[in-house]
Amino acid sequence: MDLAARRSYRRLQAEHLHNDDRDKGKGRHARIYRNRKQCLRSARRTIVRFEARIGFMSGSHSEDETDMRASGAKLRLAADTTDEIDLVIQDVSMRFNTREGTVTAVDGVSFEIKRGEFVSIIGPSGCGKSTVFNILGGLVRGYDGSVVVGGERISGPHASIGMVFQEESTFPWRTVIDNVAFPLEVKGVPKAERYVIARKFIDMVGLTGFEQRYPSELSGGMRQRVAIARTLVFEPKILLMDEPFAALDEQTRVLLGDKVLKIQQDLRQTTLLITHNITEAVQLSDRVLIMTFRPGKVKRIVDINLPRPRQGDVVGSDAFGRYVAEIWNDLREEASRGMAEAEDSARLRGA
Ligand SMILES: Nc1ncnc2c1ncn2[C@@H]1O[C@H](COP(=O)(O)OP(=O)(O)OP(=O)(O)O)[C@@H](O)[C@H]1O
Repeated sequence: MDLAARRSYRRLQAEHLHNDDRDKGKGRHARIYRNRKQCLRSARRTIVRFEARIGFMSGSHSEDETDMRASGAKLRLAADTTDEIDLVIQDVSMRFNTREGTVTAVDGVSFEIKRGEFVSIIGPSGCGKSTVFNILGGLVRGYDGSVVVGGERISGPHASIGMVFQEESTFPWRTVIDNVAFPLEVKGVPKAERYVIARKFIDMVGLTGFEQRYPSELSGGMRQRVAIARTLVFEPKILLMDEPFAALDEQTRVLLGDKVLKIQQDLRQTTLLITHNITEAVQLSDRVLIMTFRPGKVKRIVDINLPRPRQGDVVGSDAFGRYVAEIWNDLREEASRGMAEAEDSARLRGA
C-alpha cells in the first residue's frame, strides 16, 4: 500500500471513530448521525472491505488514467478498451464448517460472462448466491475451483472488479461528493480533479444537486445510488452487485433498475447481479442463471432475447411475461425445497 492510500485509509478510520463518538453527543452532528448505528456498523464493514481492496486501488496510474486526467477527466469507457475481459468461474465449490457440521454452500459452479454482458444469478434463500459473489470479489478464500479474470487466475480482490453491496455502505460522516470521491482519494488524485470526476458519476446516477448532502439526508434509494457511483468512480471493468435494491420499495427498485440499465448500456460494463427478484433479473439481463437450493449448483441458464437498448417499458411486453413465468417455474421447485427444509428444521428444534 503506498503512502497516499495509507493516509486516506487512516483518515477514514479516524473519521469513523470520531463520528461514532459524535453519535453519542448532541447538536447538529448528533442530529445527522442519530439512529445511524446500523449505518455506522455497515460503514465499518465497508472500511474492512476497502482495506482488502486498497492494495490495488493505490497502484500507480496507468497511461490511460494519465490521459484521462490530462483530457479533463473524460470518462474511459469499458467498451473503448482493447483488452478483452471475461469472467470465468470454473468448478467452484465452497464448504463452511459450522457448529451443525460442514455446510456445502456451493457445489461445482461453472459459468462464464462475456465482455459487456449482463448476467443475473437468481436462486432461493441460502443457495449460495452471496458466497459466489464474495468469491468473485476475492473476499473469501479456501474454495475449490478457479476464478479467471481477463485470462488471469485470481486469488484475491482484482483491480478490474468493483462491488456494490446489499446493505447500507455509504460513510455517514461524509457528504455525497466525498463518499463518491473516496476511491480517487485513495489513489492520490488531487482534490479538484477528483471532484470533477466524482461529479460526472453523481450526475450519471441522477444525484446532481445533492453533492453536499449527508447520507442521512437522503432516501434509501438515493443512498444506494451514492454507493453505486462510488464503485463506478474507479471504473471497474466488471461490476458485481449483490441485491443492491433489496432494501428498497418496489417503485424505487424499478426506477433504479432503469437507471442501472442505462448506465450499463452506456458504459458496457460486464455486470453480474445477484437478486431474488425475477422481474429485475429479466429486465436487466442478457442471461439469467438459476441456482438450485442447497448445495447451490447451476440449475439452468436462460437467455433473455429481449431487444437492446432496453427501456423500462419492456416489463409490459408479452415476451417479458413469458420469461418471468419460465424462470419462476424452475425457481418454484427450488424455493419449495428450501421452504420444506426450513419447516423440517423448525419442527426438529421444537421436538
Ligand atoms: N461464513 C459462513 N459460515 C458458515 N456458513 C456460511 C457462511 N456464509 C454462508 N454460509 C452458509 O452457506 C449457505 C449459503 O449462504 P449464502 O449467504 O451464500 O446464500 P444466499 O443464496 O446468498 O442466501 P440469501 O439469498 O438468503 O442472502 C447458507 O447455508 C449459509 O448459512
